[in-house]
Formats: sequence, structure tokens, C-alpha cells
Amino acid sequence: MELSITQPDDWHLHLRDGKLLEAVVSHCSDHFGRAIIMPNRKPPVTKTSEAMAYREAILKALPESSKFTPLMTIYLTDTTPHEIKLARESRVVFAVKLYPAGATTNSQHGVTNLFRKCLPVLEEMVQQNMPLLVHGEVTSLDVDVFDREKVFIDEVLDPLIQKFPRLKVVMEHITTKDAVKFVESCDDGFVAATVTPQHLALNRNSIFQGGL
Ligand SMILES: NC(=O)N[C@@H](CC(=O)O)C(=O)O
Repeated sequence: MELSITQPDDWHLHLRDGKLLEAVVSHCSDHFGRAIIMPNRKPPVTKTSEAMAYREAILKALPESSKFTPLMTIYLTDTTPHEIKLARESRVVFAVKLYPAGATTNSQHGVTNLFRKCLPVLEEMVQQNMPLLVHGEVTSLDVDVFDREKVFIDEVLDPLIQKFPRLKVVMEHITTKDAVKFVESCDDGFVAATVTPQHLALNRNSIFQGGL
């Protein structure tokens, strides 16, 4: 099978900021037309106003002739429903990202309990047709590191979709058959996933490289 893409988009891009942003962004814009920009900067991009300022910094760092379009996201934390309205009105914020607290880089401001803390925001996201991008792993120490995605699906994602069947959800950088099966089992048009090569290439052996 051959797949031709006239110009690809990047659905999961970390640009960070400062010198790193300046060094990386032109490599992205050489290849991609648009990219979903991850908000886990330090400090995280939690507000629409911050996403707009971040977007300006990205545009400024681009080569002059570039037509690259950054599609901004905001980081779910103590986000209010009003912030979701602002995000929708801005026309530059396209999604909200859920990082379970402690799961990955700069996730310390992430969500500790989605169902206890975020229901009004999630309701507003359904109203505004604002997608939720999900870093899908639990962080409990009693869950095997290779089961984190599956347990997240069982304990968080499945109940979330039962509660909000019209919420658009994207599982980011999935790495398990369980995640693929889960996406396939959901209603068409509501739950999708991205796959990133680097998350697939790092396997059990990578953890032990260089010795224990
Ligand atoms: N291991 C990673 O890929 N980490 C990402 C966060 C993420 O997208 O999960 C990062 O920001 O460094």
C-alpha cells in the first residue's frame, strides 16, 4: 500500500520555548503545514491569553516566508468553564490537554482527580465542541508501568466517555493494543488516537539500557 500526503500535519508537537523553540520550529515548518502545539511548557499554558502569547512567539520564531500554522492547546488544571468559552472564541485554541498529575514532563500542575475536579469544564467542552487530548496513563505505583495505559482506559477513559458520550477525545501517543481496540469500540467521530514513533520505539529493554 502506498500513502501519499501532499503536506502532512503534526498532531503532537512539543516546541518548548526560548532557544529550544527557535532551534526547532523551522525544522517543523519545513515539513508540516500545521501542528497541534503541546501546552506542557514550564510554566504550563493554562489560559487562552497565554496560548495566544505563545502562538505569537512561535510565529515570530518562524522563517519569514513560512505558512506554518500552530494550532494551540491549553493545559487542563483548575480551568474554569469560562476559560473554555474564551478558548473557543479565540479561534486559535483548538483543544484542551489532560495530563494526569505526575505522569510525564511538566505534569505537576496536571489533574489529580478528573471526576471530582473537572466535571463543569468537561460539560462546557461538550457544549463548545472542544476536544480533550488525553495523556493516557495512571500514575499509581501499584500498577505495572506497562499496564498504565490499559488501567487508564478502564478507570478513567471508559467512565469518562460513558458520562460524556458527545465529548471529542483524542488519546495521545498510544502504545498498546488495548488502546487501539478501545478506540475502535467507540462511536465513530468521537474518540481517536495519535501514534508517535518515539513512544513505540522505547520498549522494555530501553529502561535497562546501561545497566540497572
Ligand atoms: N515522554 C514524552 O514524550 N514526554 C513528553 C510529554 C508527553 O507528550 O507525554 C514531553 O513533554 O517531554
